[in-house]
Amino acid sequence: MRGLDEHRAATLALAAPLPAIEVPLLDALGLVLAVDVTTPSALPRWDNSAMDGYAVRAADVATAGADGPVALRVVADVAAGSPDEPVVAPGTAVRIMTGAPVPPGADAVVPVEQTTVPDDGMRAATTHEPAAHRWAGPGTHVEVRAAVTPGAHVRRAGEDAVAGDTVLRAGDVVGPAHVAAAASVGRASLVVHRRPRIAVVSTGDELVPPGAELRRGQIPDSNSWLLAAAVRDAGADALRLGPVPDDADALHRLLVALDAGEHGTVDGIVTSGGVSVGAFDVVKAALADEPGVEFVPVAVQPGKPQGLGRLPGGTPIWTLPGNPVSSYASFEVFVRPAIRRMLGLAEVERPRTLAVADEGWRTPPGRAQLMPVRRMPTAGTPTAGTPTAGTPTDGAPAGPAPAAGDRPRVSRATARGSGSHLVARLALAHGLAIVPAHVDEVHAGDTLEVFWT
Ligand SMILES: Nc1nc2c(c(=O)[nH]1)N[C@H]1C(S)=C(S)[C@@H](COP(=O)(O)OP(=O)(O)OC[C@H]3O[C@@H](n4cnc5c(N)ncnc54)[C@H](O)[C@@H]3O)O[C@H]1N2
Ligand code: MOO
Repeated sequence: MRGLDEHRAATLALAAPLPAIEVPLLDALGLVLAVDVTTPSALPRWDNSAMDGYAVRAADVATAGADGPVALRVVADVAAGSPDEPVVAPGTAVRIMTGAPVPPGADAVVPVEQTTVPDDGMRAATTHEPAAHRWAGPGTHVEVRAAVTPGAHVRRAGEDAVAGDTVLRAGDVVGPAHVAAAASVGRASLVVHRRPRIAVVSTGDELVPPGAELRRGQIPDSNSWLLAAAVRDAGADALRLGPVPDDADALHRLLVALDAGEHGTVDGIVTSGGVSVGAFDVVKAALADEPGVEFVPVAVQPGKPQGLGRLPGGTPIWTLPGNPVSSYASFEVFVRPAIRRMLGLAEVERPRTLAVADEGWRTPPGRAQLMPVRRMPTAGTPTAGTPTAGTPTDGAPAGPAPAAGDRPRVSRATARGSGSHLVARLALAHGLAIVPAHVDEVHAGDTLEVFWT
């Protein structure tokens, strides 16, 4: 049997970052930047006001105080968006709004709350509470009731970035803040790795769509939904097909058509079912003569029977076992990282941490175990610093080690553990614990490596 890590490496080797394309800003959300974004100009572009108030010469109001206002003649207005450049000469002020360019001559802004207009000055002098929001318009006088230092309430040009600065880096995932940064440097589009489109094909004569009436022997197809959801959750688009009956020729025709682009762009195919040793194992039969596809047992539970490779047109294919928990766990460890690589991500693994087992269980000898686990609500107890139920199963970096006392406690998500048919309760799991192949039993209090889903 092939080891878990060896098979993970083989599946990852099928994937490479997809080509870069230019897309409108919002379409880039969740995708990975393929090139850096630089700003062609300074941000802010010019000195501008951080407050609604008056642009002044700080020296003019150096003596201003609550009880000793300095009167300035208001000569103009500058609202945000105004191209005007009225000069602030000594003894004058310009009414200015937040974001408007600071006019020539001014070197500070006095917020409106620190001013009065002459006819309410008396009230302010008595109460020390200037009447906020009373404005002195052009042609009238404003009384400044606080001194300001040069630069006060002025947002300097280039404070955020100077021309040529890199504001977004290749490899970053585009989120709302990236969209904002791109827009603010004048970009209406971004160059990102194309989003993968993954076909999901479930197989089995027993399968009917969810909600359809069931006769004895039939069950709802849950895997095509599970896998399509997992594909989307990984960041790709899903083309959900199936359930396809146990007809190897028909399935082969469908896979060939997908590989040939007859269903649109398909960057990978995931199938479920029909890969074990059964008399009707349709996926194995359909791909038996494909030289680029191999079927291998992997030393992992659930998820032992696996197939992978490339179809003649180059499309990667992962054939996952049909038991739902096996499909789920196999997707997590074998397919998701490959999709994440296609997206252009450098870090393709789920976050992992150490956790403390709240209970013990036996594990299959000679096979790694992927145990659906649930985080317990209680605080943890101190533990040692390395997994006591084995070591990490591959080179993926563990998350930052939390203080031992903070380590989460986990129990099996269902009392029946990692049984590969236990789909109804799978949603109780918060993650998968990876118990290494050499461990035959987990004891309560052991530390385990868990990746959180
Ligand atoms: N003699 C042996 N039998 C089995 C072995 C073995 O080594 N020797 N391995 C077992 C293991 S482990 C697994 S995992 C399964 C994998 O079998 P297949 O991939 O061929 O899957 P199927 O036989 O098609 O289905 C298995 C199980 O899952 C249900 N299923 C399938 N597809 C769906 C779906 N889309 N939605 C919901 N449920 C689905 C199916 O009805 C079966 O119950 O083989 C073991 N047997
Ligand atoms: O490998 Mo199977 O997936 O144990 O149920």
